[in-house]
Amino acid sequence: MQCFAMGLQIPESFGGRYFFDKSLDWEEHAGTTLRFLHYPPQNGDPDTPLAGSHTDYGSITLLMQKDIPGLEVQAFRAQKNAPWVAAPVIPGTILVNIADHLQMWTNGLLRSTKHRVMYNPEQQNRSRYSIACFIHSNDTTKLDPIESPLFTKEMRTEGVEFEEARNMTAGEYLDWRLSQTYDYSKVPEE
Ligand SMILES: O=C(O)CCC(=O)C(=O)O
Ligand SMILES: [Fe+2]
Repeated sequence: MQCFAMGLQIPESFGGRYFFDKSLDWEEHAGTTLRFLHYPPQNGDPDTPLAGSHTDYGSITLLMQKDIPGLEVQAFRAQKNAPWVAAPVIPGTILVNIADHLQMWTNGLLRSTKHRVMYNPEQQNRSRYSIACFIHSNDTTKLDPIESPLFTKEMRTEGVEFEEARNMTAGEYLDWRLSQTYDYSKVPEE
């Protein structure tokens, strides 16, 4: 996150390269999650994604993939029908995805990468394994645009996607996205 803070030229008076550190205090609660994923061998429809198109809910995601490719990212997603681009497995590397907090903090200058996992017919007898570490800021962190000479704080169309979240904290935003993704009201009470 220090690299992002430097790239965004956050003024020294706001913390400069250490800007994000204060909202990554390990003693405070955050939605940071480590997820171990196993996609069993498939012989299904190659056009049906193994994980549907989505953006991640935190600030960045660190993704480790093993052997079997399948991740695709949407390039130039401001365009309609933007193409999907395969993100190959590069041994020994960690893939960094920009997620929703960074899009909101930068008022749309950085885009939360839309991605999905597709079935690879050539690998149909093998499992895909990946590990995703979703980095979230502390629950109390505000998500409105941060101080940077690279963008203004006025609402821009690119940032509008998450307009409803403008005044939310990271913790409220996670609850909101989870409640949209999973309809808890359908879970029968014990
Ligand atoms: O398995 C992968 O490569 C990606 C998984 C993913 O995007 C997610 O769990 O949010
Ligand atoms: Fe994801």
